Amino acid sequence: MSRIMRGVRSFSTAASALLADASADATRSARQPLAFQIFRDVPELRQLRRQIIRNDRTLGFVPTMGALHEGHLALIREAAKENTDVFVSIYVNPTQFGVNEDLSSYPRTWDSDMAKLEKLNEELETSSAGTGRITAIFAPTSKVMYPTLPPSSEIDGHGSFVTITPLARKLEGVSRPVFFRGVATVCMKLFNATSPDRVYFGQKDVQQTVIIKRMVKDFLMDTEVRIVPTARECDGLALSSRNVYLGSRRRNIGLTLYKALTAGANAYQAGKSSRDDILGAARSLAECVLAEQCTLAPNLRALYEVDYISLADPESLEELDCVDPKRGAVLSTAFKMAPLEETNPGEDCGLGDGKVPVRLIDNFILQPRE
Ligand SMILES: Nc1ncnc2c1ncn2[C@@H]1O[C@H](COP(=O)(O)OP(=O)(O)OP(=O)(O)O)[C@@H](O)[C@H]1O
Ligand SMILES: CC(C)(CO)[C@@H](O)C(=O)[O-]
Ligand code: BAL
Repeated sequence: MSRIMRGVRSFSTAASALLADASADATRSARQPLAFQIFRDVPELRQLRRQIIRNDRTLGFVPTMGALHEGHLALIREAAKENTDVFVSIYVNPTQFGVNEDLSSYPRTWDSDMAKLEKLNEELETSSAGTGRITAIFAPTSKVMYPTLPPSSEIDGHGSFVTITPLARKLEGVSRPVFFRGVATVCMKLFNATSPDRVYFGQKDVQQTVIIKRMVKDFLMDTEVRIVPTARECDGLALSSRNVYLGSRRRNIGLTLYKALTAGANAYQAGKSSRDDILGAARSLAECVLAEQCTLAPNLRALYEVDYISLADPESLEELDCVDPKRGAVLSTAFKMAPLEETNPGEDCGLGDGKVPVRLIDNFILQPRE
């Protein structure tokens, strides 16, 4: 069976063998032909990778946790512009979730993910802008990704881990202490499995981009890190796989995150550079909306906790008292949207009926002035 065929191939024949160990979180169904191959293990994927090198082709790699949306597709489009082949990984990595985090409720939407990727490949096929296409999906099992020990989500758990400190301890790392150890570890493994010429990450997860760039630099890894702008809804809300849990009430109030960042960025655009001015504008907007919500009845309001609003150096993520005009800054924030206290009949409460707390993050880059 040839695994290096680039054309459309039958999902129900060849791929079914590859998917023999499909896990519950990725229930595959025999369906339409796919224009890419699906790999569950590393050796076959490497075989395809070697073929790409032999043919003087280039590889762009897009790591994801599935539940694909336009933000993910934007990364893939960018990868297809710059490479002949694009590999996309879909793996909900357990080691980046702490013991009390949302690993079990993280959305898993294999069939619709495959449909979106097929459709995107059709678009890439006909597009004049891009040269490349998705040629492989890597959807490994945890046994493949963590062959020696079952993965640990404990902060002092055993395992072979990549740690990037102090970056990993800041911002998201305060609330999610094992998060970036898990991200760096799984990305190291994914990069080792795919040997990509270029890797693509979204600006939405800004700290992740800084940590991956640092990892690639410090471990002398032979790949280029590309960052793709944040894809947003029309009103500004950053697309995120977790948004499906919000429902309309929390989604509307969740937009405060974006509005707070906009207020801070406007202060910077107006010529302010100090922490007090920039963060003051962002914080007062977030506080004002929350105060308004608190006056409403429990069946009408959506409450949140602001985990942080940060003004930090773009590379070190050290907090700044004042933006250096030569370096600019990252203005970032995380909100924890609380579960709805009371719901109304017929209300759109999102997946999980409004009971799932949702962590939202977003950021703006304040560009250098000089
Ligand atoms: N709105 C977005 N715009 C651009 N890139 C995005 C966006 N959302 C996610 N990405 C990027 O897609 C890649 C995979 O992210 P992931 O699968 O975790 O999705 P996600 O939407 O970030 O999920 P969640 O926000 O629930 O963690 C990451 O590089 C991430 O930064
Ligand atoms: C990079 C990543 C796929 C690693 O699991 C994840 O952190 C994500 O989806 O942003
Ligand atoms: N998008 C980053 C993955 C996570 O929050 O777990």
